[in-house]
Amino acid sequence: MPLRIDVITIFPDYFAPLQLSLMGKAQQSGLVTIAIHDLREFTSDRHRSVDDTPYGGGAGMVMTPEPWGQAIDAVVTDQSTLIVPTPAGKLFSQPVAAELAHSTHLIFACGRYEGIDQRVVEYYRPRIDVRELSIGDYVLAGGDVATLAMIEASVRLVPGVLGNPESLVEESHQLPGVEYPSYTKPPTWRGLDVPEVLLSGHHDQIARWRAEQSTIRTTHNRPDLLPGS
Ligand SMILES: Nc1nc2cc(Br)ccc2s1
Repeated sequence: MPLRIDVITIFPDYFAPLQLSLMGKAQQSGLVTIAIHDLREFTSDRHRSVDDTPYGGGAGMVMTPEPWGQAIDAVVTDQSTLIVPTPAGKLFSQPVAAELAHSTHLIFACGRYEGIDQRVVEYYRPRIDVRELSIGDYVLAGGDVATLAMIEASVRLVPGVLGNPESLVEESHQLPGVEYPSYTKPPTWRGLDVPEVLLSGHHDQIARWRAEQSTIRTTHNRPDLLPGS
């Protein structure tokens, strides 16, 4: 059963990259089907409006609930998971990507402006799995880029999508922390040599060096990922 993904957005063109490379191949292989829907197709006024001023005042505009209700109703089933990208959401992560990769149907609601009227989440929450997710502690101009990132991170974990599942095995055995640095040919480049141990053929020494490099890098770049932190 392929993973079905429906994306609802006011900027369908943002999702053209999903036709390329690994994501494009995943769709051609039939492992994943991705459909992009223009929210404005679900409006009913002459101006095809999707936003209005916020109750309670404040800057910016809020996306009105009805077009979202119409758009989500057009694709939802009892197997759907509705994902709402928002800076206020739980943090998306590799474990969440793995969960989404094993879903049946994902609906991404890409908000803009100050976000979507909260009643959309409130309406669907009793009916289907609803997840408000953020991709990091920074604010984008909309949920579209966050959705692209979450789709790519999840779809690559769908069994059969990655040509070489070995790389997933390595990832899953990744020590807590960040990955070691990688090198390839030439052995010397602009006077810089590849670390000798990597050319030695001593696999135990190479594994030890890589573990050390991972720890050094994690300590420097991501001490929050160190064990016991
Ligand atoms: N980090 C994130 N920023 C945003 C902004 C908007 Br507007 C909608 C969704 C997201 S997710």
